[in-house]
Amino acid sequence: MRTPAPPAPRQAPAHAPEPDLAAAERAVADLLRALRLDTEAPGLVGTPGRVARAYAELLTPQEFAFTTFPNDEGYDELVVVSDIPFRSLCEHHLLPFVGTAHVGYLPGERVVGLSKLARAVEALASRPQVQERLTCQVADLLEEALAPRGVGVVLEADHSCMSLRGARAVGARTRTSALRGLVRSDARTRAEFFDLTGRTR
Ligand SMILES: Nc1nc2c(ncn2[C@@H]2O[C@H](COP(=O)(O)OP(=O)(O)OP(=O)(O)O)[C@@H](O)[C@H]2O)c(=O)[nH]1
Ligand SMILES: [Zn+2]
Repeated sequence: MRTPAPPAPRQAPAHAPEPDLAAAERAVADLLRALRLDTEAPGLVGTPGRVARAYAELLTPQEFAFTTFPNDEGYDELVVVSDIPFRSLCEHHLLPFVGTAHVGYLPGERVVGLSKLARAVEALASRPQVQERLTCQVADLLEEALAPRGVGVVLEADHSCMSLRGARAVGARTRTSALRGLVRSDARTRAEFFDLTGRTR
């Protein structure tokens, strides 16, 4: 059964307020001093400003239109974009986790511009995250904006908070998935999704 078409196009995700770079720079300088680093040393003079701008860039999602089109061809097989590179910051340590996303859906009344799947991952990754939530949020966005018959999202990432410090589990890879609709409930569609992502599950 076909689901009703949602309004389109749609802005995603919600716009965040501008970062206060001057305040962030002062705070980074305080942090460096608290860690007993010499903020007057020649190499560190510009560092608080750079760190502030770098975190602002990593934590500011780019707005975009999640442009959808009527599925005039009645295309009813999976659409999968795999190996979308992404970077995010783990909300516990604000250290990067970096990996690839595989995003697919089974169209209903509408299809989406392919680049929007990559933009959705990028935008939702540009906030403090845990991998599980990021995976679910990408699936939620597709469900909400497209009303598809199924959605599949797989993320694979290396968490630097686990590899560069702490457990120092270098090379450990975390895989998460969010499956919805027929991609979850229909064995053939589910197997085909994992086949198209190059993963077995
Ligand atoms: N589930 C989940 N955990 C994450 C993610 N990113 C980081 N973490 C974990 O968050 C946890 C925070 O644990 P805490 O014990 O509060 O922090 P910690 O003392 O720095 O822990 P260690 O990393 O074990 O040294 C760690 O186990 C991290 O590996 C994520 O995306 N998902
Ligand atoms: Zn972490």
